[in-house]
Formats: sequence, C-alpha cells, structure tokens
Amino acid sequence: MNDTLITCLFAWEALDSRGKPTVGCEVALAGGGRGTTTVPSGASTGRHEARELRDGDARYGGNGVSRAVANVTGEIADAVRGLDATDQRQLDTTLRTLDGTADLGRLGSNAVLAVSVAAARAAADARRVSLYEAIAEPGTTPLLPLPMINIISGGAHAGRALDVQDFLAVPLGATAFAQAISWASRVRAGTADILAERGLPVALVADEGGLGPVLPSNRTALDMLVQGIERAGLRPGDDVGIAIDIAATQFQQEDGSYRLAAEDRELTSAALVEELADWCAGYPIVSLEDALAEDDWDGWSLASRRLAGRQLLGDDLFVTDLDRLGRGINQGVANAVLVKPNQTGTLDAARTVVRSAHAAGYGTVLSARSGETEDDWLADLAVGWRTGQIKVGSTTRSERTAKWNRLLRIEAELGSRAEYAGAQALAFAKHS
Ligand SMILES: C=C(OP(=O)(O)O)C(=O)O
Ligand SMILES: [Mg+2]
Repeated sequence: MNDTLITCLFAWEALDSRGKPTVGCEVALAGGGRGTTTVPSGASTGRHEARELRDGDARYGGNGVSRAVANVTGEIADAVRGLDATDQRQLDTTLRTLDGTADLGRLGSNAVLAVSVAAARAAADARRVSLYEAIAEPGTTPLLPLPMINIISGGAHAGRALDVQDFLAVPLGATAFAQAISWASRVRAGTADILAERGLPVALVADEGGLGPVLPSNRTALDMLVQGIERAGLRPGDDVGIAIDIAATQFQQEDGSYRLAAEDRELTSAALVEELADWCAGYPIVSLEDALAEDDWDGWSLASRRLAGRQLLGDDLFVTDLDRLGRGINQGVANAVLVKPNQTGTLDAARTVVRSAHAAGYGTVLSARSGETEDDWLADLAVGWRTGQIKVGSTTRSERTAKWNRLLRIEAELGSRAEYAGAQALAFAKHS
C-alpha cells in the first residue's frame, strides 16, 4: 500500500481576517500523513480571477462558504480519494477537470485551493520534511525572499481614503531577511510617529495592517513614508525604497479614464502614466504594481516604456494566469508578476506561472490577499519556489506576522544553507 495515497478529506468553515467565512481543509493519507490549511480571499479582485464559491448563508450576510465546504467533503473527496498526494500535477489536474469551468466557479476556487494546499502539506508530512523542501525543485537552494511591507494603505483596503492602495517599504540595503523585517518594523513605527505629530489618528488600521490615515493626496502619503524611513534612522532610496500598488482597476471609470478622488482629478491613461513618472522622479520608488487597469493593455505598453528601469508588476493584469502572462511577455508589457495562488486556484498552476515568468526574465512576487488567515503556507512557497520577493501586508496583525515569522524561523534554522534574495530580486535589477 502506498503511504501517500489520499484516504480522507475533512472541511469546515473558518474565519478570515475580515471576519468573513473561508474554507478550512484537512487531507489525510494512507500512511498517517496529514495536512491542514485555510485559504485567503481578496477585496480588490481582478475580473479575470478564478471565482470563489459564496452562497447566500444569512448567518454571514449572504457571504457563506457552506456549499464550497460541502463540495470538498462530497464531490471532490470522491474524485481525489486514492490519488497520490505527492503528484501535485495529477491532483490539481483532476480538480480542474472535475470542476469543468474555466474559472473554477462550479466547485469554487476556494474549495479547490484548500484541497490543493492541504494535500501538498500532507505529502510533506508523510515525507517528514518541511513544505518548502517538499515543493522545491531537487538540487535547488532555499531562497529567502526580499519582502515588500505595507506601511500606509488606501483604496479598497482603507475605505478609499487614498486612491493608491498600498505604500510599501522595500528594505533594499538589508543583507538578510531578519534585518529587512526589523528595518520595516522601524519604518512603520517611524511613519506612525510622523502621522501622530500631524495629529492624524494612527489607530486607523487597514485590512492588511497598514496605517490608514485620511490624507489630502497620494503625494502626501509618499512624503509621510519618506519621513518615516528617515525617522527610523534609515536612508530613503539606499537602505529602504518604496513600492506602490496603485490598483488602478479600482478607480478606472466606464469611459476608460482614471479618477483620483482624493485630489478630485480625472486622468487619461497617458496622463496617469505621466503622473506616476513624476512621482518616480520625486521619490525613491522601485516597484509599481497595477499602474493601469486590468484590461488597459495600451496604457500598460506605454507605462512599460515610460517607467522602464523600475519594477512594473502585474496583479489584476495577469491574475496569476499563464495565458495573460504570456501575452504580457510577448508584448513586452510589465517585467514582473504578482503570484496569488487563489487567483488561479491550484498550486500547480501558480507554480507554472512562476516558472514561465523566470524563463522570460520576469520577476515574481508571491502575494497574500487582503483577507488572510493565520496560516503560513505562503512563506514556504516563496522559499521553495525561489520567487525572490514576497508581499503579505504589514509587520502588525497576526495573519501577516504568521508569514513573516515563518520566514524568520526558516532563515534562523537554515543559516548559511539558505540564500537571501535581497534587492537583486527586483525585476529591473535583473535586467540592468
Ligand atoms: C493583496 C491585494 O489585495 P486583494 O487581496 O484585496 O486583491 C493586492 O491588490 O495586491
Ligand atoms: Mg495588487
């Protein structure tokens, strides 16, 4: 009897960090190996993402996942019982075929991802190795990622107090992951001090744990962050750079223009690109995510030329989808991809996107969602898949620190047996 054959699936409704239900799953194997997971959920979701199954459960204001849970223990369990959990591709292909839709909307991407991740964990447990080891390409060295850490939040994560969704610190000069995190934690404290001195409430915390002040403009947030870096005793641009997630899909209007509500301005794609170029000239911005909306390919082409020399990261644009990334690579659009496993629904599909990006010289940033849980599997994926970068929110709130803490432990355990990606992981650094 093969010890790694799947024998049993258990699922339940768990809560995410926004207090919304999400899917929890445990996979048990013939030899006693077990793997458990809970899956995340986004708020600024792209139109082309895989689709979570939500039902009208009144207990959760119509946001329930009881049907997704029932799918795991019913139809999915029947189909995957007897499969080998160490064969992720076969398992994930079976799940996709069983669902039968392009966006996994029948069984629910939340149900499918929960099984995919729990099975990977069970396979690692059966082999008595860590998840990052179990999923790594044989012969590769574990790679601790360069973190980008949310300091100030706006957009869909902070009641739209600002147009730009994330203002993040990138500890460029740190030479180890633990040092990068300690710098980010100081930058957050420094930025909170700066805001408090202006009489702004620092207790307003957004979905990913970032500070959520109401500021008059996006540039003010950049100013506050630069001052926060200095207050932390660090040098903006040398020690700590800035990344922004513009999440432009969220403020694109019907006619294709972009509305900066905080500043009461309407911009064409070209004008938005110019605005971003101005910000880049004035601030140490090293990475721009979703500079344009998800289907504004012309705007993205323009941005890719005008903002070249910085990391241009596609989130809603690529939605961790191989075909959309392929189009970007062919057209020279962006130079890095945000990888959110629940945008595509299985570990195998997310991994294929990472491989394809690396083959094309594109950077990869593994990313959490704004609705997270205390689970930490994302940290292991970053290390084992050697994504080079990771973004999981702020250095506060346990659903965020769970991932940082897992990475800190891996670095402490492995010492010189691991590499640290550092600033070299930024897509533009690879090209220059
Ligand atoms: C993490 C993000 O937000 P969400 O999970 O809400 O899509 C993001 O846009 O990068
Ligand atoms: Mg994003």
